Amino acid sequence: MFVSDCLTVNQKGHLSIGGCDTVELAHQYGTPLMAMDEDTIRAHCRAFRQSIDRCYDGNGLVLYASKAFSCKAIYRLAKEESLGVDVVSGGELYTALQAGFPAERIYFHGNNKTRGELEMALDNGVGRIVVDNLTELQTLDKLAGEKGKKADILFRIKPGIDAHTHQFIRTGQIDSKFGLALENGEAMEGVKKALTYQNINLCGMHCHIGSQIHDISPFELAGEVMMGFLHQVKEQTGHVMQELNLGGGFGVKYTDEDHPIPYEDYMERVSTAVKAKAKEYGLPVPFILLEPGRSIIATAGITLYTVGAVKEIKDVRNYVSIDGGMTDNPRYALYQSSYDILVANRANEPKDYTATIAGKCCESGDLIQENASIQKPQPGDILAVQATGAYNYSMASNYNRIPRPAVVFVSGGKSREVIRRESYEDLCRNDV
Ligand SMILES: Cc1ncc(COP(=O)(O)O)c(C=O)c1O
Ligand SMILES: N[C@@H](CCCC[NH3+])C(=O)O
Repeated sequence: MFVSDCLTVNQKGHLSIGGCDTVELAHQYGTPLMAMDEDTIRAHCRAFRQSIDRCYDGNGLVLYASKAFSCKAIYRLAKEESLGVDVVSGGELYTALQAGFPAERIYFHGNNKTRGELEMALDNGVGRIVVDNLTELQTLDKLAGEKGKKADILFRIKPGIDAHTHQFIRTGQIDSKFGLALENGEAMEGVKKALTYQNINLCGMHCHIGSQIHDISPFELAGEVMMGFLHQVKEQTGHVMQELNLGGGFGVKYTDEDHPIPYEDYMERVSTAVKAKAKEYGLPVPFILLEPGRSIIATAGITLYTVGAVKEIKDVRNYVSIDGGMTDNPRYALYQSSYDILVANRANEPKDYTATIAGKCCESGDLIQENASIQKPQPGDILAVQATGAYNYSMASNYNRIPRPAVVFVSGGKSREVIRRESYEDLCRNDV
């Protein structure tokens, strides 16, 4: 089973991505290696852009949520595809700006932006700052005043929707750390304050209910609840909000268990609900923003590892150890995530072996998958883990002083490095 059309088996029986033989990629660049199919990423960008244009009559913008995978090359690609971007830290903002991404299409998120980050956003003229809380609002008003600027903001709202996904990636419910709640009046208090602040221009509202969601209903409900809030704001303050950012969170196919929603269906249902509410409340249909991260990039990427020790513990389990692990992919350790895994140099052989894929860290929980079905591996084989484009490299660490892998983009049988492998010197660079 392949999660993406960019994956095939070539005449040598090797897994191929974007027309490149993965075994050759592993030899050329070394392992662990992340390979991402550029054409798939672009196709996802276009699918989102076209459907937002169609469903909202050109009155919307797709922001790539760059927390999923951030580097200069992806910001350049997002720029070429006429997307905006969502950044969530000074580091992501810096990288986007360094890549020449237009500041006015950058939306700056975060539940605890520092003063320095807010200054950076104001100095560079980002499109919108998505304000998370009242402390931030006050700081931003003061900072903008000192700079003689007006900050264009959206408020992050918790719409009170509990999306059915892993508890660590749910964000729309009242006990979430992100945003202002509707239920207890916090959100309305924020709006009223923002409207009195001299240096704040309140442009609209934002919500994001969670990630890896496989059901349209919570998105539809979020659209309706947010339109209801825009209506209340108008009733209570007379202010008509022009923008509504409905976040990201669209689920992707990691394994056969996942049944993602086609973007078109999502867009159709949610836009119908938003437009109906606009009509009911006598409001204009706001400018719509979406923030897909995972759905743009996850299935475009694979990670290649070299198999080391194979440890068969009779009647207990088989361990297949690889030259990476939780340092390049912490998602099993964090969310018990599932992947489809195969031996890339014997991709056409049956998967008749069961193994726990273990990383090389000093950590028993450093696994990529328990009881994975794979081809029987030998030391030196190349193991491929599918759908690792999102929240893998971006969550990578140097635990145990393991260098981060290289990342290559592939397209039409050609590859190019977009992030170099870290060296041991890189690891010591800031040591004093
Ligand atoms: C504010 C915000 N927008 C967008 C995203 C992107 O989510 P996803 O990658 O699930 O599309 C996230 C992450 O969950 C987020 O926190
Ligand atoms: N890091 C998470 C998603 C978090 C989304 C960001 N708010 C994952 O790997 O699934």
